[in-house]
Amino acid sequence: MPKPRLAVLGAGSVGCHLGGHLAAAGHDVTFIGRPAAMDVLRERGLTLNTSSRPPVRLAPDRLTTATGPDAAAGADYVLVTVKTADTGAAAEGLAPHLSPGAVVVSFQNGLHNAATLRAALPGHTVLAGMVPYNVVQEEPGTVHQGMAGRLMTEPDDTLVAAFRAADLAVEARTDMSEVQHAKLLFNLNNAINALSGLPLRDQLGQRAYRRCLALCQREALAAYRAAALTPARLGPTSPGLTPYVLALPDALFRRVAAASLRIDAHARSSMWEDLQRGRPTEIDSLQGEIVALATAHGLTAPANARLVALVHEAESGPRTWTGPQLYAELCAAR
Ligand SMILES: NC(=O)C1=CN([C@@H]2O[C@H](COP(=O)(O)OP(=O)(O)OC[C@H]3O[C@@H](n4cnc5c(N)ncnc54)[C@H](OP(=O)(O)O)[C@@H]3O)[C@@H](O)[C@H]2O)C=CC1
Ligand SMILES: CC(C)(CO)C(=O)C(=O)O
Repeated sequence: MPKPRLAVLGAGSVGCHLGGHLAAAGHDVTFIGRPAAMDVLRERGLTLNTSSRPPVRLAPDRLTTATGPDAAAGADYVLVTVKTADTGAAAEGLAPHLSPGAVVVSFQNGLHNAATLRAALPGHTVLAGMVPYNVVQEEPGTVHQGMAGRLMTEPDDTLVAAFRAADLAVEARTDMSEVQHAKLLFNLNNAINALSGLPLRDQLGQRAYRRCLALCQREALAAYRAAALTPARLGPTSPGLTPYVLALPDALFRRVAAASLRIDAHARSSMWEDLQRGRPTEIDSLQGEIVALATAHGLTAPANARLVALVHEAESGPRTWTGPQLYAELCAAR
């Protein structure tokens, strides 16, 4: 089977990680990103770090970079890795340039990105995908994968074969809506992590922050029940039990949930990275989604709603919260 040609639209942390591994395995990958980010790749190349494997280094002459969506013309697969608020604009930009038969795959958090792409790209197959692990830009031109995990995508044999050839673990799923609802439960921690100012491992190691997450997940699970939505089970614990595990005292949590603390010491959520760079966050498509779903079903989600407000405040001037401070703030909102 000939190797597919790929383009990554939104070459930031996730886009450089996925595209970089595919390019390192010999695929023809075009990285489409902002001019300043593409200058960095052209000057420094791309280094892909993980704590478990030796770094992969791609010299500038092994990278094809571009700054406009027209560069996706000719790609068999376009991996969309922009932040949720940018999906509509990215899709509009892509529409006139996609080759007939090109498949578009969303590797974004949130529930509606694939639907947004489908609406703007009629006649094209759009697949929902999911990245379960954390990737941050350690320094310009270097992205770091902070935990292990398997990518998930709606079934497509060619895409799955390309990822596997690039040593990226991947699973084809026919229940991506359930997978995305389960991932959203994990992503409710993005805001808590961002407001903590701590690496994920330190933050999740503290019971008060985990109790904040448990509050958010309980509200989300109630909204899912009301909407007859069943999140997939993605880890060792079922989604319904996770809030109980999160609320355990630290020593017990470390024993029961050792796997969830197997995170690189420096890994942080993508929302932390947004706040650091002074960019708008994805809070409205994470906690905001739970608030909207709860409201639509006559419920409330006060802890999630308070976090939406706190993150919007932090977008204009970051402040960090200790676990006990944040837990008290969320409890007071109920
Ligand atoms: N990072 C992580 O650990 C994980 C992230 N995710 C999800 O993956 C998605 C991507 O996240 P992440 O990689 O962290 O985000 P990044 O912000 O690092 O990367 C997105 C990049 O796309 C650029 N961009 C936006 N619109 C366009 C456009 N039209 N053309 C070209 N470039 C564009 C952005 O530029 P600018 O900033 O200037 O707008 C940014 O550089 C998000 O939905 C996130 O929630 C999922 C799992 C893990
Ligand atoms: C993998 C995880 C949950 C890490 O926080 C993430 O999706 C993110 O940072 O956006």
